[in-house]
Amino acid sequence: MGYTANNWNHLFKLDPAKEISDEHLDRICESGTDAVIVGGTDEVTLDGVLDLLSRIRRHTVPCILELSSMETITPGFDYYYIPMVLNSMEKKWVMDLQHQALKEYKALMNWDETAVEGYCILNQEAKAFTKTNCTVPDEEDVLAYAAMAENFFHLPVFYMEYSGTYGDPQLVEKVKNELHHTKLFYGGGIENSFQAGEMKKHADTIVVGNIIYEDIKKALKTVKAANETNDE
Ligand SMILES: CC(C)=CCC/C(C)=C/CC/C(C)=C/CC/C(C)=C/CC/C(C)=C/CC/C(C)=C/CC/C(C)=C/COP(=O)(O)OP(=O)(O)O
Ligand SMILES: O=P(O)(O)OC[C@@H](O)CO
Ligand SMILES: [Mg+2]
Repeated sequence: MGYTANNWNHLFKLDPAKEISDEHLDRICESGTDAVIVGGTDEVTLDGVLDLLSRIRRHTVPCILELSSMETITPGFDYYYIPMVLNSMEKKWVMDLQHQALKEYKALMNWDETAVEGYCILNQEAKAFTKTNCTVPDEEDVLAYAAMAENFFHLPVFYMEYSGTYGDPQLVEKVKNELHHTKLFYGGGIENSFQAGEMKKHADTIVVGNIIYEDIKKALKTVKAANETNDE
């Protein structure tokens, strides 16, 4: 596994389709977060991605591009995250787009800076759930997807994605107990220190997105909470 940055507690995810002021961006980059992800589901353009990249590059924080389309593949990031949506009903979102992209970019890729994420999308209201034609997984399904991510595909990351809503900490704990090598990412609806700590108790890494655009002060507090909470 070439994925070197695997001891991260906290990540911020910035959406290139949303506006953020320089002041807020600076505070995110200097917050003590382990890295900043650039990624989103809808209306993500190359211009939007490059704008964020150049602004984040004024800081030393590592910068990751999470790919959601062929159009936004671009050099210059420290790491690349490539989603596979395990609970999609269409093979396109599990491996066909990735296969297509590899035909074009394989020769340019550095696997040491690339991590494939096995996504399980649990919020049926999330844009990514609809876009990738997911089914709602029950507990048994989620645990089986986690086992599949680790033992079939040997993925570096299993991502419990509740984008836009706060998830179920007990399920996160159960999934964590299923994983021994694959890192568990939790993302969705984290809005305060308590929630950051509650999810970080079980997940290896928490990802904080939307609250950045709603309440920057609350967003910034999640960093300390994530770093003060030890895995159980
Ligand atoms: C020199 C050079 C060009 C270097 C780069 C080489 C490189 C790294 C090449 C990449 C090769 C490769 C295999 C690329 C894959 C490309 C691809 C199209 C993959 C498909 C990914 C996929 C399945 C996307 C589906 C949607 C999804 C899961 C998105 C993840 C992000 C997400 C869920 C964001 C949350 O959404 P948000 O918009 O915030 O939601 P809300 O608005 O509701 O909050
Ligand atoms: O935007 P929120 O709901 O914080 O979710 C974070 C991240 O998991 C989105 O991909
Ligand atoms: Mg979002």
